[in-house]
Amino acid sequence: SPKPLSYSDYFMAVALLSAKRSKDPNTQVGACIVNQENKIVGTGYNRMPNGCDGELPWAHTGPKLERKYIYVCHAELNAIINKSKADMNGCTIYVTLFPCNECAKLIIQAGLSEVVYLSDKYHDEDETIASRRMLDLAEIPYSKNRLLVFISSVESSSF
Ligand SMILES: O=c1ccn([C@H]2C[C@H](O)[C@@H](COP(=O)(O)O)O2)c(=O)[nH]1
Ligand SMILES: [Zn+2]
Repeated sequence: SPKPLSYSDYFMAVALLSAKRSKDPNTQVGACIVNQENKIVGTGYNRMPNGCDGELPWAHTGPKLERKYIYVCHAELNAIINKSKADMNGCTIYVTLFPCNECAKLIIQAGLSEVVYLSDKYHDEDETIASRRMLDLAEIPYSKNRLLVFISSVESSSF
C-alpha cells in the first residue's frame, strides 16, 4: 500500500516545484507558506521585479550594477507578498535554501512562526550567520527537512 507523504515533505516538494519557475541560472529558490490548518497560503521563487523580467542581469560576477543581487526579489519575499490570506501569524515557511538576513527580517516582521529549509549551502556566510542570530532572538525555530527520504522512496517504487 502507498506510504503517504508527510506534510513536511509535501510542502517542501511544493517549494521545490516553485523553485523550478526561477530563471536564476545558478541558484533556484522556492518557498511555500503554510497555515496552522496545513493549507498553503503563498508560494514564491526568486525572480526579477514585475515589469523588469528580461531586462536585468542574472550574472553573479562582474560589476555590481550588472550582477543580479541588487535587483532580484528573493523567494521568501515573493511568497509573503503573494500570500492569499492577510494573517501570517502561526504560519510555517518551507524554503529550499536557508533564508538570508533580509528574508529573516521579512519572516520575523510578517509574523511567521517557523522555518523549514532544505539546503544550507551558505551556512558560513555572514548573511546566514546574521539570519540565524535574528531568528534565534525572535524565537523562530528552524529545522532541516529531510526530503531525501521521500526522493529515495520514489526512486525505488515501481512506477
Ligand atoms: O534567502 C534567499 C537567499 C537567496 N535567494 C536567491 C537570490 C539569488 O537569485 C540566489 C542566490 O544566488 P547565488 O548565485 O547562489 O549567489 O538565491 C533567495 O531567493 N532567498
Ligand atoms: Zn533572502
